[in-house]
Amino acid sequence: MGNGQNMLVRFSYTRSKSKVEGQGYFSRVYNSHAAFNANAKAEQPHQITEKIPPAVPSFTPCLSTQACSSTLPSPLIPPPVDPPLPLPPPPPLPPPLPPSPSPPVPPPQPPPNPSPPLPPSPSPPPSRYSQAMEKLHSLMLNRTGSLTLPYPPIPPPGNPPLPLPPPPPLPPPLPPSPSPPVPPPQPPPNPSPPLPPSPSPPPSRYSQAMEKLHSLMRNRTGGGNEEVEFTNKGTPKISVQGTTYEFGSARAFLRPRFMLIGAQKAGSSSLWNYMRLHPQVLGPRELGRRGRWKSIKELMYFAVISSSERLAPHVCFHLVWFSSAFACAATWNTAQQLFLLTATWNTAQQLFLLTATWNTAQQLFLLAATWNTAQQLFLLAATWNTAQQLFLLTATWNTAQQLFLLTATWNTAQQLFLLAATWNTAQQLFLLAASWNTAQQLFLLTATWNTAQQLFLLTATWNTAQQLFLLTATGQSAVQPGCRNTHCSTVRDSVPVCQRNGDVNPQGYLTKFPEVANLRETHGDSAETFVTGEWSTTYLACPCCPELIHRILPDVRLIVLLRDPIVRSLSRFKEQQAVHKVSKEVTGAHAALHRFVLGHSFRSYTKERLKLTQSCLEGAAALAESRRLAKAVQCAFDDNIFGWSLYSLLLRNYLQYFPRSSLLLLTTEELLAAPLQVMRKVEAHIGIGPHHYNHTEIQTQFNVAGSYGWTNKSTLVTSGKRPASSVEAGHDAMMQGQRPKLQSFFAPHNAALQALLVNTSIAHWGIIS
Ligand SMILES: Nc1ncnc2c1ncn2[C@@H]1O[C@H](COP(=O)(O)OS(=O)(=O)O)[C@@H](OP(=O)(O)O)[C@H]1O
Repeated sequence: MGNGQNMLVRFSYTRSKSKVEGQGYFSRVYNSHAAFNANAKAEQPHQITEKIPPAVPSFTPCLSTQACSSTLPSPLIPPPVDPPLPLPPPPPLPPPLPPSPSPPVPPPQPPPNPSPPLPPSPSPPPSRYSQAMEKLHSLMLNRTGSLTLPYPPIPPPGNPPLPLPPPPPLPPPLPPSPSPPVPPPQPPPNPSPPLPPSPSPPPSRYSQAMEKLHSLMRNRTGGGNEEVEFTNKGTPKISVQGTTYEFGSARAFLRPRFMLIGAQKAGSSSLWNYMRLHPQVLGPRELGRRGRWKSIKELMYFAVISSSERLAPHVCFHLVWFSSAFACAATWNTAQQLFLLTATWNTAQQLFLLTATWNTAQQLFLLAATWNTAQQLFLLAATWNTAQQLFLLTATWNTAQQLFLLTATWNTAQQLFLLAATWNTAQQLFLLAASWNTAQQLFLLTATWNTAQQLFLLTATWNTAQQLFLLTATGQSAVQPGCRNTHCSTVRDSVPVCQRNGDVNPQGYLTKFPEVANLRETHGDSAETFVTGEWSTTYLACPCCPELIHRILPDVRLIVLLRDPIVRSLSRFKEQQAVHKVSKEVTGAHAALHRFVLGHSFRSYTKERLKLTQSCLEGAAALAESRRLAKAVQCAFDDNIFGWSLYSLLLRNYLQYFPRSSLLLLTTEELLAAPLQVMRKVEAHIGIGPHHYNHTEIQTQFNVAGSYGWTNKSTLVTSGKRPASSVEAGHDAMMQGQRPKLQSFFAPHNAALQALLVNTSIAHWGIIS
C-alpha cells in the first residue's frame, strides 16, 4: 500500500441467518407504513445479530491462568479536548541526522520478529546518541526471561497538562508543489537540545509538502465536527484470512450530537418535528430508490435482540470481534486498514504513535482524513526534536507533555528502554499502555512481541485491548481459527445484548447522517454550523442501549420527554390495540404481542400484567446490589405498557454511562403548555442558537390517539392546537377506575424521578416519599 493511497474501507462480516426476535424490539408500533416497511426490511434474514459485550470493568493482569490482581485504569487515551487550532508554522526541517536507532515498523512490511536485530548503521561514526542506543539495545538483548526491575516503578505522571502553544496564524496557501516527498526526519543525535526556531520563510520543502498534505486533507474532509467512514468504491479487493476488504475513499459524516430517546408515547414525535424546524438541525437520512436522499423519521438503530434468551458477555465477545476483520489482522497493511476502519481520533493517535517513522507518519497524515486530527498530530510534534523522542514514547498529547517533563531527564527515558526486552516492544507496550505502571504490567503479561502486536492490531480501542488482554490472560483463545463461525452460547440470567440494526460497525451508524462533503458543496463554510442527531423513542427503555450508545457517542446530548406514567401507559395500550386492527401485515412476534393486548380491556390487562411486573421488580430488589438495577431495568423493559413508564429506573440505567448534565429531562405537560420555552431548553442543551419558530408549527401535535401515523400516511400531522387530552384531564373512560391502583404502583418511582428533576414538579403524578 503506497504513500497517500486511500484504502480499504469496509469489511465484510459474518451474517447470522437466524434471527432472534424479542419483545422489546418488536413491541414498537410503527408510525407510518414507511416506518413499518423500513423496519420489516431491517428484519429480513440477513439481519446481523451482533452482540456487544459490556465493557470489562477492570483489568486483571495475569502471568498465568491463575487469579489476577491489579487494575488498569479505564480508557487511557482521552479524545483531544483542544478546540481546532490554526496550523502552527511548520517546524524547521531538521538537518540530516545520523541514522534512526530503531525504525520499528517499516510501512508495508509485516511486523518484525520478536527480537529484531538492530538496523545496520549506514553512516559511521556513530553519534553519542546512537552509541547510547547501541548500548541499551545490547543490554536489552542480553536480558532474558523474567524481569527484575532495577528501580521502583515510576509513578504515573501527576503534572497537569500543559497548555498548548498559542496558535500561530495559518500560513497563506501555497500553489501545488511539485516537490518530492518529504524526507524522513531522523531521531536527534542528542536527546535534549531542540533546534532553534527557523527565523523566517522562504517556505522550505517541508512546509510545501505540509501545505500540500493539508490541502489534501481539507479537500477530503475539512472541519472538525465529523466522524470518518470509508466507503467501498468497488475497486480492488484483498482478502485477509478469509475476510474480504475492499478499497475505497474516505467520506466524513456529521457526528450525531444529540439523541431524543423517548419516552415512547410522550409526545416526542412532536418534539422531533419541532426540532427539525430549526435550520441548523439535520436528521438521519437514507438513499431512496431513485438515488435521492430521504429523511429517516425514527432511526431505531439500536435495539435488544432478545429479552428472554440472554448471552454471556465474554462468550459473545468472540462473536462480536471475531466475526469482523479486526480479529484477523496481523500485519502493517492490516494496521492501515484497521485505521481506516476505526476512524476515531483515539485510534488514529495510537496508530500514529505505533508507526514511529516519518514516512509512515506521512501516510497516516494522509489517512487521517480530518483536519482536526492533522492539526493535533502536528501539535503533538510541536517541538520537533522533542517530538521525535516523545513521538516514540507517548500515547496522548497530555501524556506527551507530562512525559516531556519526565523525560527532560533523559535518564528516565533510558529506564523505559531498559525495562523493555526490545525497543519495539518497549515502544509498543508503552503506547499501548499510556501509563507507566500499566506499561510495566503489560510488559509482564506479554511474553513476545508478536503477542503484543497482535493484541494491538486486534484492538481498535483501548477498552477492547483490555478485554482482549483479559481473555488471553485467562487462557481463552484470542483468535479463533479462520476468524469465523464462532457461536454464542446462551447463558441464563446474564446481561441482555444489544443488536445494532444494519451494519455491524459504528461507521454503519454514522452513514445514516449527513455527509460533510455534501454539506460543504451546498452550504460552503456554514456547513460547519449544522448539528445532527436522531429520535428513537425505543432507546430509553432498551437495557443495553446506554452502553452501546456511549461507546459510539460518549459526548452525545440526550433529550428525554416524560409524561404522566399512567397516561403514557394508556396511550400505549390504545395504540397497541389499534395497530392490530389496522394492519393485517402484523404477523409473527408482532401479532402475538398485539393479540395479547387485544384480548384485554385496560382494566383486565392492568389486573394481569401489573402483578407480573411488580413481582419481577420485587425479585430484582432482593438481588445483590450489583445485579439489582440491571434486573429491574429488564423487568421494566419486558412490560412495554407499564414498565416503559418506570422512568427513574430507565434513566438510572443511562446515568451509569452518561453524566446527569448530558440529559435534558422535559415533560409532556411543559411541551403542551409552553412549546417555545421547551425549544429554548433544547437549543441550549444541544448548543445551537435560538430560532424564530412559527407558533402554529410548534403547537401542532403529531401522532395523537386515533390518528396514528400508520393508519394513513396523510394523517401523520394533526394540525391545530389541542387541549390536554381527556386522559390527562383524568376523564378517559378506558381508565375504568384503575388510576388509584396504578398511582400507588408508580408513586415510589415518581418520587425517585422527582429527585432527578431540577425546577420541575411532578407531584401531581402521585409521589410517595
Ligand atoms: N405537543 C404535544 N403536547 C402534548 N401531547 C402531545 C403533543 N404532541 C403529541 N402528543 C401526544 O403524545 C402522544 C404521542 O406520543 P409520541 O409521539 O411520543 O408517540 S410515539 O412514541 O412516537 O409512538 C399522543 O398521546 P395520545 O393522544 O394520548 O395517544 C399525542 O396526543
